[in-house]
Amino acid sequence: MGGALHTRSILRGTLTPFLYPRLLTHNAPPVAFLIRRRDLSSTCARRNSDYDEAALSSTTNPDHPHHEYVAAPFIDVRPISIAAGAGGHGCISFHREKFVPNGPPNGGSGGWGGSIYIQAVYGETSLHKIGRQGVIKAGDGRSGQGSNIAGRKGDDVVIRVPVGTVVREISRFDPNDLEEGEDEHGGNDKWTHYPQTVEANLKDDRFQDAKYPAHHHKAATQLLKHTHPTRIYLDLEKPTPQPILLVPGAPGGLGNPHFVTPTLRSPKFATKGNKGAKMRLQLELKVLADVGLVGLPNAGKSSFLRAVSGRKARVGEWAFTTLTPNIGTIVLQEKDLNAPLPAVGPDGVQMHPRFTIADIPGLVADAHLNKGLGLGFLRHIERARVMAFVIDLSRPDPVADLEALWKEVIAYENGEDNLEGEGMMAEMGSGSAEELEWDAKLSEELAEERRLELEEEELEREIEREIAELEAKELDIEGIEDPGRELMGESEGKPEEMEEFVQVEEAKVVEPKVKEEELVTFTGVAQFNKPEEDLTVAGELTIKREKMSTKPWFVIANKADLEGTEDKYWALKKHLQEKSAERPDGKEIGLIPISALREEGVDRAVDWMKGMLGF
Ligand SMILES: Nc1nc2c(ncn2[C@@H]2O[C@H](COP(=O)(O)OP(=O)(O)OP(=O)(O)O)[C@@H](O)[C@H]2O)c(=O)[nH]1
Ligand SMILES: [Mg+2]
Repeated sequence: MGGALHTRSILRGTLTPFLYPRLLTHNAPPVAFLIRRRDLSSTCARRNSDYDEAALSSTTNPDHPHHEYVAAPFIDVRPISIAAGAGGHGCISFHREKFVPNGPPNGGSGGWGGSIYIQAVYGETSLHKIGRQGVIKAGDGRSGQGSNIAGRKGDDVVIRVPVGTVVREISRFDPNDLEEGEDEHGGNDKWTHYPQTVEANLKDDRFQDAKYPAHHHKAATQLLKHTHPTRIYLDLEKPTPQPILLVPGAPGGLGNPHFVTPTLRSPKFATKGNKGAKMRLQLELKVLADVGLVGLPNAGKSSFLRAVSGRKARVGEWAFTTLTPNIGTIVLQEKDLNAPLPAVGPDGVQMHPRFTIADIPGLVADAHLNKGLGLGFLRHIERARVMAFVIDLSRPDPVADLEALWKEVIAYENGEDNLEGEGMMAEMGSGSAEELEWDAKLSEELAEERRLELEEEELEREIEREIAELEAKELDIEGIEDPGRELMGESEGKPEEMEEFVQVEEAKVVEPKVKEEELVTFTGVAQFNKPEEDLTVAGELTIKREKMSTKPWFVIANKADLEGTEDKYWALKKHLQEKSAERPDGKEIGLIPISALREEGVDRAVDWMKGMLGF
């Protein structure tokens, strides 16, 4: 016989002070779970459990709070910046062979920059890995080469996030969407010239008449607008079989053969590759659970989850044992269901209906004033279909505890979850200290990246200058139609403008606490290296909010095994009956006494959940 079952049957023998017998007496007020007429010994989840007595005892030792479970840091809100790869430049080169002085142009086109995708997968459990990468940038395309060799495409990036992640776009900056006039010549900064020909080219009508291939260079911008015409809002509730495109890589420049005309057989110019679009996103991991456990620290939420699911949630005698949410899964068996099990799934596996329970860190009174761990974790309950309040009957006043918890839930619902009154935006990260710090880091990183780029460009230019000088000494460049040397990439020109991320400066909730949604407006500045070119950007963001106070809820009264808890149970019962009477439908609020420690009554709590979820 399995250890768990054995322990269980022994525990069943030692009845708790009031848990079973008194509930059946005549003068007791009607008790919620009796209405359900369940076989008290039925169990729907424990049989799957790989309950381990040794693990429990080792983790209840306060001297070793972190003995068994060293969890990965759980990060559930994460602002990130993503940047698509830049396109490589078109190459200016000419075919060269002995005795063929005027070879045709053969400069290859630059490769496309890499794109950034997102994919929700099972297996990932937190967003912390994404944060480690800081700014996520796809690879740049390589410049084209002579002999019509196209530049290599930049590497794509797929950001893998856990199922349950919500992706919100905060801002986007597409450098290729800001410019005008590119349908014509497009401005000289879009072109790259053969060494020492820039002056000649600028005077040459054939260069000035050359049409900038806007359809090609705008392709990524159009794709982005087509894919995400409005601000991205992805609710990745299910795994995504295919990665979803966030920003496409920028097009590469076209090589000089593209600009051959009847009057210009040897164009000494090509187009530059485009810069990649950038985007600022907010990733938020909402744990998807059907039932959320809400309780004060030490109420026994984790113990309950342990008792009903195989999940080895950490249990401790100290407050805030649970620092990150735990999710337990209850797999329902045929005998737990009124209906037969659904047919065998497409993969030939029998799908058992199941539901999940989220155990979150404890809430304390005034959590909305930043006490305890704050209210942030309630976002995991926000999506739960049912709220189960876990109340510790051994505390002096369980009724007051329940009311304190409700007060916090309402405070969260009203967006009062921080002292500064920043409400929702603080949660989104904008404007918070962490965000500002992050912004500073981002600017630093971008500046450093840019510095390295400039250094590299300067080096390239130096090499080109040296080569050109050498050539000029030997040959009269002016007179030679085909210098016969393959050069790639840009060779002339001033350092390019440095564009920076759009910084959100101000964001405020316009329609606070409206039923389902909140409208947030924001303004920010897209900074360039010339302050006069800074752009002010503004936009709107709709945030969906679910009302928590309208969710179905019930109460689990824990630690009923302890002496002196019975009176408090009845006081709670009475309180809930009064509350039920105030309801429009008068429906009774469930109250289930349990002992999570002894695993008594826990199956009825699960049964109650099942009923509320409609199984
Ligand atoms: N006597 C008794 N003790 C219990 C019972 N359930 C839990 N405990 C004890 O209460 C303490 C807290 O239990 P946890 O399950 O860690 O409580 P929690 O609500 O998850 O606490 P936080 O994670 O800190 O919010 C532990 O020492 C448990 O052994 C119970 O039914 N009876
Ligand atoms: Mg806990």
